[in-house]
Amino acid sequence: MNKLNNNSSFPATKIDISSHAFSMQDIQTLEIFLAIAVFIMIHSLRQKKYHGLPVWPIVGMFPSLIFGLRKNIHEWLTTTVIHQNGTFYFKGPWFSNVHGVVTSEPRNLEYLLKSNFSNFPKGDYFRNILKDFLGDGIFNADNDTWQKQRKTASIEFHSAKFRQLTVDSLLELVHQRLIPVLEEESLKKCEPIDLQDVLLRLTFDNVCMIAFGVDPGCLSLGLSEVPFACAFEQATEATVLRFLTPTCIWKTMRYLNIGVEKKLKESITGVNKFADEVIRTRKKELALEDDISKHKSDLLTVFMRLKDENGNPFSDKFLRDICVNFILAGRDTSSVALSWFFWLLDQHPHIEEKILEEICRIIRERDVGELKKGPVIFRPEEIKKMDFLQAAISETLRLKYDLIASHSIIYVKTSKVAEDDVFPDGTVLKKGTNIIYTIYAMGRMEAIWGKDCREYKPERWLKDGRFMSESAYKFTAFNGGPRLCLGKDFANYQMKFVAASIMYRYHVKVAKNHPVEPKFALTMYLKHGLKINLIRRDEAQLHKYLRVKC
Ligand code: HEM
Repeated sequence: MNKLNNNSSFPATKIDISSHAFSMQDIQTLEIFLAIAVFIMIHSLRQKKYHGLPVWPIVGMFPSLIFGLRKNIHEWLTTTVIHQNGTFYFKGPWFSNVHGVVTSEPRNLEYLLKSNFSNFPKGDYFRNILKDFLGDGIFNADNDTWQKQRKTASIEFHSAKFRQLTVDSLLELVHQRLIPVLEEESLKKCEPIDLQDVLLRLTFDNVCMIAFGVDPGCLSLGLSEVPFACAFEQATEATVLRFLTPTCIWKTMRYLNIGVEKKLKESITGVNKFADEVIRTRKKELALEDDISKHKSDLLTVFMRLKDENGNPFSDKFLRDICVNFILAGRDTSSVALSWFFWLLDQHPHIEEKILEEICRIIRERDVGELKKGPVIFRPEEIKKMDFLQAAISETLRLKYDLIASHSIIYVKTSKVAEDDVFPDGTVLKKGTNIIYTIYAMGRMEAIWGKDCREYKPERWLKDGRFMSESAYKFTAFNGGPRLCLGKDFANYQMKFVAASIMYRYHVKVAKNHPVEPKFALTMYLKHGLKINLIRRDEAQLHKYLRVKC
């Protein structure tokens, strides 16, 4: 040491102190780190053997979930569930409620959604998160409260009057608002527009017309902000954050009225203010009993004319909950699906070509004179005949759709076991277990869709050129059993009508280098929207398909 000190250009005392400190502290620290590393290694190796995902003390499988959330949660969940042959047990932190069986096995889904439906209610976790915003509306209700709304709404959704309302309101929105907005945007040749935003405005206005019987006017030239729509959007986004926040934390924030909970409260107040005003006005209109009010067939009017089990009219709060729930159900589902549809078409030009051929073949059945008369407006019976378009939209939903429903922290749909049970695949379910199923993963399972499951292939839905629907327990985008999406037929009609009306007039080109990734929201939005340029189809191009002489 002395020799070293003598030869060194550094002062001897300094070297002595630092090397002593190094050996004392660092060996201890190293020992601790080494012990932790060995523990982690042994622990993860042991856990992997049983569950596929490491289970840590206190936090359970949460680190793996955080890892998944940082990357692409949909793909992470898909890989995990496939690796586990369709079903696995997810264990969250001990202080949370995030535990449960994750499944993507169609037999289990059929059992849960249909065969033993009554044993799988939505449960408190999901209901508590959504209660402030959705109250006791259909999405958030179980048992009698759900059944009462479902029955009435179901009769209404299948009535001729209501169907006419949906057809008329959509026709008006597409031809008087959507096409003029797109036309204006197409003239600004270089600037791309966000098609997702435009479609969200369209479906928001449309579902408000159906639920409330009023048009908030979100989709209009200039695309200005509408306070009710903004409040609705903010309330939805703030509610979704509760899925990512431990219950005790968001409840404390709500109590103290701070942060995102304060924003949520303010936006819910905005939504309620609008709804209460509509309800007040409608009551006055109905009291007049004039011709206009007699012919109204929106959901609010229908429920206002009914009485509860005691013969009393429904309370304003109950009426508000019903409408808000329907708006949530129909606000972004179809528009987000349509946005992914146009993105997929951009990637698969031969599919766009086939759809255009089909649309023009159907129009060709009209009189030549009629075709030359004015703008083409598709009729319901023509939309019905568009099998290839229906197949391309269903294929989009299979590959690009996911939804947070019921109580869960991830893009999934869940229920809670009411009594001990066993899934058809042998998974034992203790009373109170959360059941989580992932719509996105189910669309990508080789076991369900075959080796080409990741390819966009509308043809898989066609038999002899006709569209064939799939079992609701394999294709779960619209749910199945007694809680099958009430708006399924309407949504399909809406998506086909909008897609055909746009495609007939424009080629939709996704802007160069536009980033595309999913967003963590109630429905699987495109995180950065869908920036597109519209290229007007010229007559020569259309005539190629229409084969008519000008
Ligand atoms: C692409 C479009 C759509 C998709 C993929 C879709 C999907 C779904 C799914 C998965 C559920 C089950 C949610 C749950 O139980 O937690 C559901 C329920 C529901 N949907 Fe849709 N939906 C769409 C469009 C619509 C539209 C446009 C409306 C209304 C105008 C609507 C109305 C409803 C209602 C009322 C429920 C609740 C049914 C109940 O709980 O009994 N949906 N939908």
